[in-house]
Amino acid sequence: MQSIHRLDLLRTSIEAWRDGGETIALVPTMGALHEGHLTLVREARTKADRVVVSIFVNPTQFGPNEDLDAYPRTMEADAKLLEAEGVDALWAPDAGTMYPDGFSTSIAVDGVSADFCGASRPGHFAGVATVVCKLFNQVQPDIALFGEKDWQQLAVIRRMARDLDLTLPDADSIHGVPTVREADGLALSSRNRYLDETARRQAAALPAAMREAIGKIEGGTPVADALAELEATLLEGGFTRVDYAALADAASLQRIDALPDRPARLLVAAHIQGTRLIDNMPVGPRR
Ligand SMILES: Nc1ncnc2c1ncn2[C@@H]1O[C@H](COP(=O)(O)OP(=O)(O)OP(=O)(O)O)[C@@H](O)[C@H]1O
Ligand SMILES: CC(C)(CO)[C@@H](O)C(=O)[O-]
Ligand code: BAL
Repeated sequence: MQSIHRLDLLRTSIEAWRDGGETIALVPTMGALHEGHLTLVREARTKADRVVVSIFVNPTQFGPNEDLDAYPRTMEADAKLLEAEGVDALWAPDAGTMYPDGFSTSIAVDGVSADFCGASRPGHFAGVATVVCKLFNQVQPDIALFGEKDWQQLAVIRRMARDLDLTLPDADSIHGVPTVREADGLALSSRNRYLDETARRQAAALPAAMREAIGKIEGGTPVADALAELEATLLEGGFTRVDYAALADAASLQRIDALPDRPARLLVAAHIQGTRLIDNMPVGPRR
């Protein structure tokens, strides 16, 4: 595996692969890799000849009081994991490469960005869209893979790619991978490592309460009641704040208060022991 830190060297590798007629998959990450990331990598290997994984802790997607400084940085261990997975290139640019002096551009994706994490983390999705657009331009992949754990992020990136002609409109080139979970149901996340043993055990209440709420909604309980019970369960179970717990149209991310015929999603962000966890699950049609 090549570890690449300079854009000109990345371009040289990309051009050589292209000249050889090979296809390229990109897996963007912020490092601190776990089985969720490695699942994306394994799927990427089945979809393209070459796999590039980027690791960049992107400052512009963190708010002023968020965990940019504390975010785990484990580059050496990450590189070993990626090497073992047969990744072709680790693209690890520094902040100066991504944001050269005078950097003045930002991509705002309206609509899908507005609610949920967009509301509780102002500026977050502009930071994500801008850095992902740059990564796409740098790597020029045939396919890019993202986790469904960050459901709204996936919707924002799909919208941006379609709006800015970054991919062909009908191709599955922004590929979503189902959330990988621990045995107790908690979605794998780099931020889980902030939790002590007690908070980690309590955190499993999040997916459990979500499954319970989905059962109620699918069984006919009014959505508002099921969501209020979900929030109360979390606050009784060790969570200190719920940023949102909502039912939304799975594609447009518009809030809905009753089950539609189209696919819907239950989305939650909640804080435990100072750590903000997010999760989402599909909600089926009313029984
Ligand atoms: N449990 C998971 N299952 C599937 N994909 C995941 C999972 N966790 C992260 N990913 C995906 O990996 C990619 C990189 O995510 P990132 O590096 O931010 O890791 P993370 O674990 O989501 O970290 P964070 O704690 O910042 O949420 C994203 O596309 C993300 O959706
Ligand atoms: C897509 C991403 C790598 C952009 O920094 C990040 O938001 C993430 O890891 O999900
Ligand atoms: N996986 C999403 C990155 C973030 O929370 O900033």
